[in-house]
Amino acid sequence: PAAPVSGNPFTGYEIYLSPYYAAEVEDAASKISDASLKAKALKVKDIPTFTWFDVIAKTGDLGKYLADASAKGKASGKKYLVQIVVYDLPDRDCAAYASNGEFSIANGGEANYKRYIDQLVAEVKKYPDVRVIAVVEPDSLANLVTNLNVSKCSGAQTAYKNGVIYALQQLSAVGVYSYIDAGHAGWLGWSANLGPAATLFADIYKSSGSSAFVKGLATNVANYNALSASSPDPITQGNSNTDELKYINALGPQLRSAGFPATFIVDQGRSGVQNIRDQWGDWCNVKGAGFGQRPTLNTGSSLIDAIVWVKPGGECDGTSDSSAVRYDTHCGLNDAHKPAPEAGTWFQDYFVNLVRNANPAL
Ligand SMILES: O=[N+]([O-])c1ccc(O[C@@H]2O[C@H](CO)[C@@H](O[C@@H]3O[C@H](CO)[C@@H](O[C@@H]4O[C@H](CO)[C@@H](O)[C@H](O)[C@H]4O)[C@H](O)[C@H]3O)[C@H](O)[C@H]2O)cc1
Ligand SMILES: [Mg+2]
Repeated sequence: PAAPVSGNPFTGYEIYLSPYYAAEVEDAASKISDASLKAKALKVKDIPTFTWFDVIAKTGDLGKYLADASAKGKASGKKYLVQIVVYDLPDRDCAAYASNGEFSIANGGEANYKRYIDQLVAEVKKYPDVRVIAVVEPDSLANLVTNLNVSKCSGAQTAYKNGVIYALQQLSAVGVYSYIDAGHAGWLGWSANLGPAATLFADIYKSSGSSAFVKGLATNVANYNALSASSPDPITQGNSNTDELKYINALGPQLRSAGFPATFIVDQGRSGVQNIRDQWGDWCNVKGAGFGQRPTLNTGSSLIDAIVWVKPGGECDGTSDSSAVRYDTHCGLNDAHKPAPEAGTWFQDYFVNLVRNANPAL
């Protein structure tokens, strides 16, 4: 593939709109009777989000999106990029229950994961004219920083590290630009966690070959933090990194001095409203959230390549049905919107509220 760009991989590219999410939004809007709310909802169709490849069965869809983006590029003379989330590690979401995945380490999960990566890579190879940007394995390495006391996480440590390294190597070999997931300010931003996080991310970067296609880290994926808060949310008490910009400004230099010249992308898809959580560890379907800052390259920071929407607003974080196999108590908390369907499935009432509470307004 072409040599990696040294600068911002988003520059000069049109971001492909996921037909999967557009269809979800179209269907959601059709169920909204209030005319002005419906009109606002339909605007979300035109906002680029990341497409989550959360099961191996979806890897074929990547080829469809790339073919479509390639055709649009040829027809328009524009260069297109497709935004994906790689999200299928064995024993996935090891410290929680809501997003447990299809592969288990005990049942050949590490080999299955390699097959999953190989299938994504095979699709990318077919369309060298389309740029691909990947967020790699939300929550995985962050769990290795703070949750090795959870037996499922300590048991998954080797599989997570080897899996992420394999993913980075294979994706870089076909020219995919990767941003490794780095949790958020309320997870790894605490002073006790920051150093160990920087060490782990730098180690993984170097172990995977320090490819220039591995651009850096993605923060606040599927979370609600402000990029830059006008005043600290009370839940941040005790953590000087009260927003994502502070977290990034603290983490970036530590990574650079550890040999990882990382830049960042920041999820703002559900960050429009602050002061909505009882505590910072509350992550599931938080009530009162709104669509946040629109995706842009005008980030205000030389460390931040792009503000992005990674978690597609409206797709659920986890079921509130306490009898469900994947029920996580965080989805039953006072600040969690209930009743909620299974993780990844459409949560209509939540989507309508994201539209209502959008800041900036839709
Ligand atoms: O006062 N002090 O000095 C002090 C010092 C340290 C303290 O400890 C810190 O407390 C933090 C919470 O405040 C913890 O952060 C939470 O960790 C959870 C995982 O364990 C994350 O959950 C994930 O969230 C993802 C979406 O983001 C979901 O996709 C995923 O399914 C889900 O599992 C929460 O976001 C994240 O906010 C830290 O671990 C913990 O170390 C606390 C106080
Ligand atoms: Mg999740």
